[in-house]
Amino acid sequence: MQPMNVGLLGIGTVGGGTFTVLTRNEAEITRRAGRPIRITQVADKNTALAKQVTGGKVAVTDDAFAVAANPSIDIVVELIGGCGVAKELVMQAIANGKHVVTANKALLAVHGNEIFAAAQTRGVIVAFEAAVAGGIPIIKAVREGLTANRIEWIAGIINGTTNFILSEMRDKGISFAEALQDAKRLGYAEADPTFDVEGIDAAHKITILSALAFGIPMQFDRAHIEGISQLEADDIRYAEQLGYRIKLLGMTRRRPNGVELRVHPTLIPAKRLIANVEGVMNAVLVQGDAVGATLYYGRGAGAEPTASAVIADLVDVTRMHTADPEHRVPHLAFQPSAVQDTLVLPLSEVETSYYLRLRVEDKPGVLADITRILADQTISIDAMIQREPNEGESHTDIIILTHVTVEKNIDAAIVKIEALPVVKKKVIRLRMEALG
Ligand SMILES: NC(=O)c1ccc[n+]([C@@H]2O[C@H](COP(=O)([O-])OP(=O)(O)OC[C@H]3O[C@@H](n4cnc5c(N)ncnc54)[C@H](O)[C@@H]3O)[C@@H](O)[C@H]2O)c1
Ligand SMILES: N[C@@H](CCO)C(=O)O
Ligand code: NA
Repeated sequence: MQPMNVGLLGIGTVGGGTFTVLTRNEAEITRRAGRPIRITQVADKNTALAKQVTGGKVAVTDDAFAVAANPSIDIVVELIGGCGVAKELVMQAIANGKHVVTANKALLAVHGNEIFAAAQTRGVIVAFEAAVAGGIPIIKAVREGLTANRIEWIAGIINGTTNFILSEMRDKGISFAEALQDAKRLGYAEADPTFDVEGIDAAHKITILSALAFGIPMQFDRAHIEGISQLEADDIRYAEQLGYRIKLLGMTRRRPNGVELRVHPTLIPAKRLIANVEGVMNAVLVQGDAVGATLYYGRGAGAEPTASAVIADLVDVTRMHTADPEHRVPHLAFQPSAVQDTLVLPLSEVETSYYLRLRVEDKPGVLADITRILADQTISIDAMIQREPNEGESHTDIIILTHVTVEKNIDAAIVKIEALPVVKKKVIRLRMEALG
């Protein structure tokens, strides 16, 4: 049977894993796909690496554009990363009538609207399971398994590096900087880990999930993004005492007047399954109106787990490429003509509950002043703890958990609280999600 010819662009971590798994499981994959799927050409600027990984069995070039233009290639797999040359290559491959498989969440979150429109016009498939939560088949689940549902919200631990760092901070009581060193030593964090620790990588992924869940365009530029680099070990400890874990959560929620799209450190009740996802593991929780909550757990990164998703896409394309485009699963779960340009709400309109930590002078009347300010903003208190001052200290910490309120009310209350002479530092504010 005629094989499906694949051109691989980039044979680093994920590209190498894809080559290895496709070779190792060739017979099984062929039985599923109906015909062999073969990598027939590899482009990597490091041709020595490409030759070493492929063992001289495949044509190697340093010119990725030559692969995107090669008439014998059916599917181009883009595993270079970033929004530079990768974007040009993907657009070229589409223009040349090739199907594309990519793991590049940055590219899709930022340029996805343009890329999917071009693919639609040209009648080719752009598949991207590996782009969100690596090996977890979350794209498949949201796009196909949950189509009966009106999806209400999606919450995800979708960056392994930061989840590892937070687990280390909690387990060992160490600082962010120390945990980041551990992540680097173990090879989890990138050489420049900014995209991971500042929440940008998670924001790329939740942007993609938001589009799939609600039938809206990619709106990465409107996402609210906060990472974990400012998080203090004290807050992880206080959260623990109150029965919560802090996770870097990607959150998107349908609201009557728009959608929420945000990434930030979040307190989650420790009893929730998702709160117990530790180390580099990922998990995504999807709330549908019919099915209720469904939870997806697994490896969000690494060579073979990510290759698992890349190859699943290769099999899908192999099975579907002869179908008329209108008989295929739509790229973004909704028919392109049904995508609705829905407003991403500004952060001030987000509704959630809050954790506040205040450094205050330890003297009478302080608590009364603070609770009055909260009441004036119609913020209701759910729980509160006050740390015993250490020997000789004149100040202490008060931690307040609120009921659900709107972010602008918290903003106004914090301004007033910080203006009190007894309040010694900026108020620490973290958001909370019940997820139940
Ligand atoms: N590493 C993971 O666990 C993981 C998980 C999910 C998604 N991804 C995504 O997969 C993609 C690849 O990530 P990776 O970790 O494999 O990266 P990597 O850095 O290990 O591999 C990239 C490869 O591309 C090659 N390359 C760079 N520029 C090139 C060019 N102009 N022409 C040809 N080759 C070029 C490099 O030499 C390298 O071998 C990225 O989009 C990343 O976000 C990675
Ligand atoms: N840097 C990402 C890789 C997977 O996208 C992570 O840590 O999850
Ligand atoms: Na995935």
